[in-house]
Amino acid sequence: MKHTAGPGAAPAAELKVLRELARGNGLQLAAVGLLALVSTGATLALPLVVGKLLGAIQSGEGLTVWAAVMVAAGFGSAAAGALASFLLGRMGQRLICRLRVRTMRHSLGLRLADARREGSGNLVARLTSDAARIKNLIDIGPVQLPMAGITVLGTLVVMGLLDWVLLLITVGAFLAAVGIITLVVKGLRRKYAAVGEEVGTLAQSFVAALDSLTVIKAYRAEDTVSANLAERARKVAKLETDAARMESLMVPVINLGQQIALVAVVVGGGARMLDGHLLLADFVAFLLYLLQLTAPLIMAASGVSGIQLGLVARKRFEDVFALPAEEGTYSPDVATAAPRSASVQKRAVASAEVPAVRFEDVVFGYEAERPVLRGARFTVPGRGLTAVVGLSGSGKTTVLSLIERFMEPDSGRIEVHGRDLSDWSPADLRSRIAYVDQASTLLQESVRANLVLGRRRPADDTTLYSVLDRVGLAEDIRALPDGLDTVLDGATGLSGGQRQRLALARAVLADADLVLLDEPTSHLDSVNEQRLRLAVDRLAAERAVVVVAHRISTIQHADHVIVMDRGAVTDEGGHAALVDRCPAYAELVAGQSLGADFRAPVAA
Ligand SMILES: Nc1ncnc2c1ncn2[C@@H]1O[C@H](COP(=O)(O)OP(=O)(O)OP(=O)(O)O)[C@@H](O)[C@H]1O
Repeated sequence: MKHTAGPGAAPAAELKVLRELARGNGLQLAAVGLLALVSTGATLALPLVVGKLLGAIQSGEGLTVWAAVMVAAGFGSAAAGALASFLLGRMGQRLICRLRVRTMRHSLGLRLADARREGSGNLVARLTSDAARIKNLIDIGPVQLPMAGITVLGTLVVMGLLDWVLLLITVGAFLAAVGIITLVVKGLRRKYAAVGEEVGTLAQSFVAALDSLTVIKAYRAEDTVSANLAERARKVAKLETDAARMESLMVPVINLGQQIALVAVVVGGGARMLDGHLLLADFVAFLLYLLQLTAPLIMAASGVSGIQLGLVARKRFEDVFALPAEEGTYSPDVATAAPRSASVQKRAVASAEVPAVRFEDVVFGYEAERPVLRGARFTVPGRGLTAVVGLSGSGKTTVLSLIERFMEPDSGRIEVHGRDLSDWSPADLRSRIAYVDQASTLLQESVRANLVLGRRRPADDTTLYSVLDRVGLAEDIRALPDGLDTVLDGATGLSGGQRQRLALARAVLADADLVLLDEPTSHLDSVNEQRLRLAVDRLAAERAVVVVAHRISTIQHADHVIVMDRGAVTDEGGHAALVDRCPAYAELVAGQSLGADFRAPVAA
């Protein structure tokens, strides 16, 4: 597959629900099976006991024993069934919890392109509607359905023992019903698969709308967006209605089968009693069994359709698990995951002599046939500040993403610290890089958690505030209700400039060999910009810093400049030299300099 970082050690995609259920619960599952058997046996015995009771009444024998057996069978069946159902429900909840944890963990380890293609809402739907359907599978699959099957079979056997002719009449009457139900179940599977996909798409669209809520409100687009979402919801409803129409056939078809069987059995049974082939007590027992047959038949039919729903959900989980996780980002068990050695031990500092990054004729496109980088070639020195400049859409952010190995180039070669990119595992590579993305993304966690993200060694408050001070944010954070422990959620936010400074502070604290900054000063006033420039200078003195820059002040300040134009690198070198020899650069800089002397480098 294209644009991938090598496949990681993802566990098997296949989801064996029963095996998962039994994992660590073998004894409990056996107990559930036993209880269900007891419950089914007692249910099966009940009509026979009633028959015996009738016989005892007819012959004038004592009723006490059979009445006691009847009560014991009735209560025993109910109690055993309830206990089995509770134990199974508890195991099911534990399995769903494991499945949710695995899905979240696997989703976070996915390659960026796969995660985006799948969509956050669609992934979230796995934890909600799909998980509920798996629960269905657990409730029905291991016990309810087999027990319903055993009850039906057992009932038929006892009915056969009572009178095989009446049994043939009963089976004949039900055959047509079973045929219709088989067709319905097949159709339902297809409908449920379509419903699963559409619910995922609906969730995805809703999450995307909520992410864009500010813009939706600013442009008073609530109604338009709601109408689009409503359209999707109606599509889901239509598919669900189609499925419900098919499902609604099941119970009436079985009831009809039972009615036909009842009439046929009453007529046939009456004739056989007159012939002397059948006793009244056996006839009554047979009729009770016939009436009792409907419930397990309905349970089996609706169980099979519930299983179809669960199997569709299982396939949707398997589809996620089949997407390979990035190498080194996936530990199957969170609790036993070892810390990554690259992050824990102090590494050898990258050499100043070796280029931090080298691109050789790199070609890359997000989609086939639409290259975004067209043979990009440049070098980032091992130390100092390198600015990447170019018009909007020329591929600057894409270059940073390729260095981070979020995607793989289609052709060409990328080296980081002298090693081919494909020789780095994504986890090791990223432990050497600090990245501030264009949106200065922060997690909905505390300021502290945002600062120490990915850092394995602890950092005390003094260290954190000194880093915040370097980016001019210490006072702002002290002023927050809980200081470093203030959670940046919907209730407490930061301004655009504060977010940028916090994201930069995180990069400073990471103590990485290579720092990638995507327009870090776009939201800053001149005082904070100057402050940030000093912080970046301190970083660049000991490592390579690559900054995607639009501001002339940042560009003039850089030790090395890479000029990009429509996916290619036009030139690279020092600012002054480029102004003299690269017309595209001179034009770019002149356009931004607003009358300043753009030839002169800016003093620190
Ligand atoms: N996730 C994506 N999927 C498809 N195309 C993309 C994606 N991200 C960027 N592109 C395309 O790649 C090209 C380069 O985008 P990139 O973000 O690298 O440009 P840039 O130079 O950083 O632009 P800007 O200065 O506006 O941030 C653009 O034409 C853009 O449409």
